[in-house]
Amino acid sequence: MQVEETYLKGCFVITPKVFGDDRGYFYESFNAKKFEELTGLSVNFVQDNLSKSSKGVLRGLHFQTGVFAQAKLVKVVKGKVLDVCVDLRTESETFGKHFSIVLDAEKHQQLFVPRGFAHGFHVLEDNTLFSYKCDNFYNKEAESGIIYNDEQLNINWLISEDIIMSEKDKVLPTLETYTQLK
Ligand SMILES: Cc1cn([C@H]2C[C@H](O)[C@@H](COP(=O)(O)OP(=O)(O)O[C@H]3O[C@@H](C)C(=O)[C@@H](O)[C@H]3O)O2)c(=O)[nH]c1=O
Repeated sequence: MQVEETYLKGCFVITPKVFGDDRGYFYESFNAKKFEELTGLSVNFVQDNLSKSSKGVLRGLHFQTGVFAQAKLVKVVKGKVLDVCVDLRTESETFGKHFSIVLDAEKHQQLFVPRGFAHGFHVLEDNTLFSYKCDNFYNKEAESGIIYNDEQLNINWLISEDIIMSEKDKVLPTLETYTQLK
């Protein structure tokens, strides 16, 4: 398992060691001890989520507020996405900056998104299965988000055709509006 910190402090790309043989492959998709050793973080994951999406689906940018904030360890089990996280930690030097990475079921890479970030992904292949661990439970009242195409964030989502979004995600505020309303 290899862990690399991105330019956003506390946000890591994790590449597992994959053992291939004539049956297929095996890898540890999460190991608390190694995760702690390599990131220096002690995270208590309490909820696992799995979503299936068609090509062109865009989910995000989401986060939960206050004490309901969630760190997420995300990966693709089948298919491919462009995964994006945005630093919303007001005290951070990289506030408003984002990191993006293509995650797929071939390389098996994972992204650790710390608390205080917004997260989203654009699905690049049909029938993509996206799996993630969270260190805090889902709380409907604490759900919040930023609109994916906020000009200030300037994210290249690798969009080449029509995207499919939830009605909820289409009306999310910009970062500026969100910050003013807070
Ligand atoms: C996220 C979530 C949703 N739900 C329910 C609420 C709703 O009826 C249904 C679908 O929810 P959503 O439309 O919010 O699902 P989705 O748009 O996939 O939301 C997810 O997006 C990605 C980008 C994230 O980072 C996640 O944390 C989460 O916010 O599932 C739960 O029961 N538990 C959960 O943890």
